[in-house]
Amino acid sequence: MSLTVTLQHRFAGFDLDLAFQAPPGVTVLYGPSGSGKSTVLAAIAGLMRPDHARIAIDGTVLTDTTRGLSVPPHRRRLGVIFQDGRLFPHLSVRRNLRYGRWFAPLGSDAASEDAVVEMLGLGPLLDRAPANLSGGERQRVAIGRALLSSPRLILADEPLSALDGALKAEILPYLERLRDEWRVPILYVSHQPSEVTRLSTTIALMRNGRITRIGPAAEVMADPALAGAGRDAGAFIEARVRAHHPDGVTELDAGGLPLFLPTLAAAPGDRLRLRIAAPDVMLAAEAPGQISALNLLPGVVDGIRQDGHSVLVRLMTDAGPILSRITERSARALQVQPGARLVAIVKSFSHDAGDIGSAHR
Ligand SMILES: Nc1ncnc2c1ncn2[C@@H]1O[C@H](COP(=O)(O)OP(=O)(O)OP(=O)(O)O)[C@@H](O)[C@H]1O
Repeated sequence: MSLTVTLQHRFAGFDLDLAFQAPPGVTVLYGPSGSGKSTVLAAIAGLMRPDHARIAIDGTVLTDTTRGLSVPPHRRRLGVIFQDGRLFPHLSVRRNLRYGRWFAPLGSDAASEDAVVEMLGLGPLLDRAPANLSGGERQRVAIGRALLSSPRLILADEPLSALDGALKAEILPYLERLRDEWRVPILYVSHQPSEVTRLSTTIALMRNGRITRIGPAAEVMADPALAGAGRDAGAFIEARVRAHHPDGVTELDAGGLPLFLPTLAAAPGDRLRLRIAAPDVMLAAEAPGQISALNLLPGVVDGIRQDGHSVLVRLMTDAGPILSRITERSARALQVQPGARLVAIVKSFSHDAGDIGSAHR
């Protein structure tokens, strides 16, 4: 299932003009405040009338302004998840979930209520009122309601931004299961690098009403030209858990390279995504003999961006591309240039629960 969007719209002082195709999986719309992300979602949901647009999911056209066609929002079969859950306050959790069901076409292969309740752990909450739920529980109900409407596509507008770190970590695995087990395509608005790392299959970068780049998540995140400031710059790699050692270290395999992290709650064989913030990566001309950092990744420089006196270097390793931020002085001393062979020393992987997630299956 894939979504095709061509969209042009002009607000006073703001001009949106873009076209993209979202393949299966999670497509994250990533960009600064005011770049137009919510407007794209509103147009797809049918909540605004764009000046010119064609929006289709596979063969089903939802909007085509050249033909004056606009399917009403409640007949588009889209599941929408907002920041604040937006549950009906007067309905129990069970009735909020069943409300989603109303919009599933008769005879469709809608997800069964039992399966959704089970996946999202909603059993003990079914008779509660939304006012008596935590923020994380409310978001789980909102995800369940969206799923039960048998959506062709889920639109999620910063669904975790109102939650604190612990609640975010509670919801992220459910979104991963949605992506991996239910295989509903998801268009997801976010500006959190850790969320993007965890969830994205494809990233579409937005700026000033345009999509400036769209591509596979690992490629887009590791592009020095696009990286954000400070710890927002960072690539991710995928690795498989090899073993847990008795001295508190988990060994992973990333494209044949061994990595060692403080013990992770994952089983041998599990595939994980690890985000590596660019400031946590040092570069050396050759592998140092004795060093406390356990993770050395040799590679070849294939991208450089200079920002003032700091330099962002992309190193292609067997584990995939990673980014390192070093000083201009170090870059000169190491003669960093495209084609140079260097070794990345990863001081730490982000241990935030938010930064280590399961890889796509
Ligand atoms: N109904 C409207 N009338 C006029 N201007 C609007 C309207 N809706 C949005 N805009 C403008 O369009 C631009 C894009 O807004 P939009 O909400 O899509 O951005 P965003 O990327 O989702 O931002 P944020 O991350 O802050 O939610 C902004 O400049 C906004 O002021």
